[in-house]
Amino acid sequence: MTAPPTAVAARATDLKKIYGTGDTQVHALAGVTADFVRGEFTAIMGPSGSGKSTLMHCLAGLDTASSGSVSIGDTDLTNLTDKQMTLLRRDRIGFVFQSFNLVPTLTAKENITLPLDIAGRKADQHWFDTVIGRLGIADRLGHRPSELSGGQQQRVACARALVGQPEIIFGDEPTGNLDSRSSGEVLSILRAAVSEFGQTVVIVTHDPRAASYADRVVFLADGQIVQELRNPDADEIFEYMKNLDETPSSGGFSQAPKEL
Ligand SMILES: Nc1ncnc2c1ncn2[C@@H]1O[C@H](COP(=O)(O)OP(=O)(O)OP(=O)(O)O)[C@@H](O)[C@H]1O
Repeated sequence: MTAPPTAVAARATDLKKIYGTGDTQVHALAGVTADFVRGEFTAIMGPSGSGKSTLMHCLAGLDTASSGSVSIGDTDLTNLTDKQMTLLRRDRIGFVFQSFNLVPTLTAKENITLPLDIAGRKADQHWFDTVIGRLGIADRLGHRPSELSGGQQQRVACARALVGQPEIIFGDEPTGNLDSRSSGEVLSILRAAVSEFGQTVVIVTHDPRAASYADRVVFLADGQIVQELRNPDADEIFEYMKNLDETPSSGGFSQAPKEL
């Protein structure tokens, strides 16, 4: 059953994505329908090659599907021009990537406010201070990315995503390059953004522990949603992944880090 439109931050409807033609054709998404409700933290999991990144990229307007539709809030992305898509990504979506994607020549503070600066918007100072305080990076704002640890860089990337108060934040393996302590910090921040500030977060992850921070875990196999779990613990997620991995048609569960 689908939720009423106002409650939905992002929606995929019968989304299909086909790469290549003829014998080399790959059905990366084979008809995915899913709602991502406002104020919820969702993790997308599945074996390597199951379509997780493709789904997220289509949802976030970074890629277009072969058929089906995606909407962010009430906006259907299907017929947007490139320019409208760019503005939508800039103004309504926050991104946290595995590789941090910070601009090396800018300070942490400049990186955090960059999307707002480009949009000609000013950061709400109270909200900026709240985010920075919560992330514990107040004393790092003048540093460049090369002067920060991986965990600190990812916290800066989280701050960049949060400061503009986007409708939805997408994370593609946001903890894929972090040690377990920094992973825990970043996941706690995303969790708090949802629980305390009503944010909507969707991440792709291979890590059952990371997925256990989510309210809902959606499992993909062969380009289709095969299961959803609510508030699962890491053991339950691990067990389910193991079963999926042992399904002959799946491509195998890879722990390899994935670059965007
Ligand atoms: N640009 C592309 N051209 C051709 N095939 C592609 C392309 N991108 C992805 N695919 C294929 O589509 C399928 C889904 O890929 P996708 O990257 O979405 O999977 P994933 O679940 O994110 O995998 P991983 O966990 O390894 O990152 C795979 O079979 C992949 O080889």
